[in-house]
Amino acid sequence: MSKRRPLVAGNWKMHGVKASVAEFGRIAEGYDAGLKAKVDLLICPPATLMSTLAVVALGTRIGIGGQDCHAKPSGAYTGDIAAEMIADTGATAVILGHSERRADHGETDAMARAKVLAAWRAGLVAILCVGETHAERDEFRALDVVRTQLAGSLPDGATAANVVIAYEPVWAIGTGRTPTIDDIAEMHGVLREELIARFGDEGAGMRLLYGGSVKPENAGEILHVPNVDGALVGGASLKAESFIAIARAYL
Ligand SMILES: O=C[C@H](O)COP(=O)(O)O
Repeated sequence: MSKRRPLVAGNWKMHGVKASVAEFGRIAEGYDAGLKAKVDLLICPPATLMSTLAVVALGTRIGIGGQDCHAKPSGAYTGDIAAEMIADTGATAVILGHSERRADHGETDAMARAKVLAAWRAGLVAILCVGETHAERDEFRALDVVRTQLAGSLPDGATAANVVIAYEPVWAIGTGRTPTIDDIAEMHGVLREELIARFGDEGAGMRLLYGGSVKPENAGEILHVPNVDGALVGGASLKAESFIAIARAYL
């Protein structure tokens, strides 16, 4: 039995307005005692909803997280949000290095690394994303690309408590396509080896999430792959019914 407690995290991306608080309420309703005994839940709403949901989430045992942060604690950075501000809302985690940030905002491994340090400075758990493009997989470079991303974006000082790694193949995000179970097992096995080589027992205890078109229909299979300790869910986290159905794969 793994001592790693599973985590199912929902990334709402740029979806959600005040009315979405009701959907969060339905997620909380679905998080029954049986699920609470087996799996952690986290919702990462848009920044505009973080404070509200952090209050609504009190007593539900559902964590709230951000989707990105700036590396600096404050300053003249219009439109950006500091890790300290995320922590100030009551959130406890932040997604960093997501492929949409890397592709749309030119984020490099070095930038993701600086943001992970910022998250730790603010006392947040960093959910660090890595993953290859389709071209990189076709060229049989997926393992190397992901190893390089991990090495470049995960700082020394990572522990089982302050970091979660999310493997998200870019080509599987929002496409309905997923890698084979063997490919997921291989990648998560490689990530685990890298983490143990670098961090020893802490690396053995770090949670490794799979992300990319996770749905109720495939969760049962994916979430039971060795070294898959949960999921980072995009589209299917927007509806309580599908998000809870994914988490129920652990029952
Ligand atoms: O952060 C979440 C991922 O990008 C997965 O998104 P998706 O479940 O819509 O494919």
